[in-house]
Amino acid sequence: MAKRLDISDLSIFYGDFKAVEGVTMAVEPRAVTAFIGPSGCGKSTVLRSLNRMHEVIPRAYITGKIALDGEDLYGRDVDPVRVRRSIGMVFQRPNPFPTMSIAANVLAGMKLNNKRMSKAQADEVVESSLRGANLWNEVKDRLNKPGSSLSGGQQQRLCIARAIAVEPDVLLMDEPCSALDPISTLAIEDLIGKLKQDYTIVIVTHNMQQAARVSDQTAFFNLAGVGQPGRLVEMDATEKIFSNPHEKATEDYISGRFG
Ligand SMILES: Nc1ncnc2c1ncn2[C@@H]1O[C@H](COP(=O)(O)OP(=O)(O)OP(=O)(O)O)[C@@H](O)[C@H]1O
Repeated sequence: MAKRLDISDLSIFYGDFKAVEGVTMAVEPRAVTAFIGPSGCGKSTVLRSLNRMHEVIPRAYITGKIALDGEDLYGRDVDPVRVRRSIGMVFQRPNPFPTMSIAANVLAGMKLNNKRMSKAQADEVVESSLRGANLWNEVKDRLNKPGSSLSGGQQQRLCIARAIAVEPDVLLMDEPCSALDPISTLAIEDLIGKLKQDYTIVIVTHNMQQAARVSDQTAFFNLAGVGQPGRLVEMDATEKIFSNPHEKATEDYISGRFG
C-alpha cells in the first residue's frame, strides 16, 4: 500500500495533438497531491496517464516515464489491467452500478479482477471497505438495496469503497466533489484526510479552498498559450504554493486573477 510515483519528462498526446509537455514530478506516498490549473491545461489527462487509462482512447499515447516505487508502469511486460488495479480512480460524477446492490458494488472491482472468495470473506471486504469510506454506519442495514438508492454524496463514498476494496497503492480522484453539495463535499474531504494514512492520493480540483484544505503538495499546471500543450509550472508544499509561490502565474491563478 501507498507507493511513490515518479514522473519524468512526461508528454501526452491525443493523436497528433500534444496535450501535455515535459512534466517531471514526484508524488509522495501517504500524502495528498492536488493538481490545480485553468481548464484545458491537462490535469485530467495527466491523471489518466498515471493508471494507463489515457491509452484506451484511440491513437492516444505518452512519452517519458512513470514509475511506481521504481517499476516502469509503461514497461514492455506490464499488464495495464494490473496497473489500473493498483492505481484506482474515482470520477467526477459518482458512477455506482445503479441496479447492483450496495454490497455488490463494493465487490464489483474484485469480481472483475477474478478473485474467488467465500461469503464470509466477501462480507468482511464489504464491511471494511465501507468503514474505510466512512459509509458503513449509514448503509449497514440496507446492503442489499441498489446503489442508486443512495444520495449523491453517499454514492461517491460507495465508489471510493469500491476503489479501496481491491487494496490499491494509489487513489486518483478527478474532481470528486464537483457534483456534490457542501455537506457531502466536507464528508469526502474528511475521508480523504483519513485515507491518506494508507494511500497515495492525487486529486484534481478546481476549488482552491479544497486544494488548500486537503492537500500536502500542490502542482500548478498552465498553458503556455492557446493551442499550446499544458505544462507543470511549479509544485511545492501546499502551504508554500498558497502563501508564497515561486511563479507569478501561480500567484495570479490562486488569487483568482485568471482561470
Ligand atoms: N479524448 C480527447 N481527445 C482529444 N483531445 C482531448 C481529449 N480529452 C482531452 N483533450 C484535450 O486535451 C487537453 C487537456 O484536457 P484535460 O481535460 O486534461 O484538461 P483539464 O485541465 O483537466 O481541464 P478541465 O479543468 O476543464 O477538466 C485539452 O485541450 C482537451 O481539449
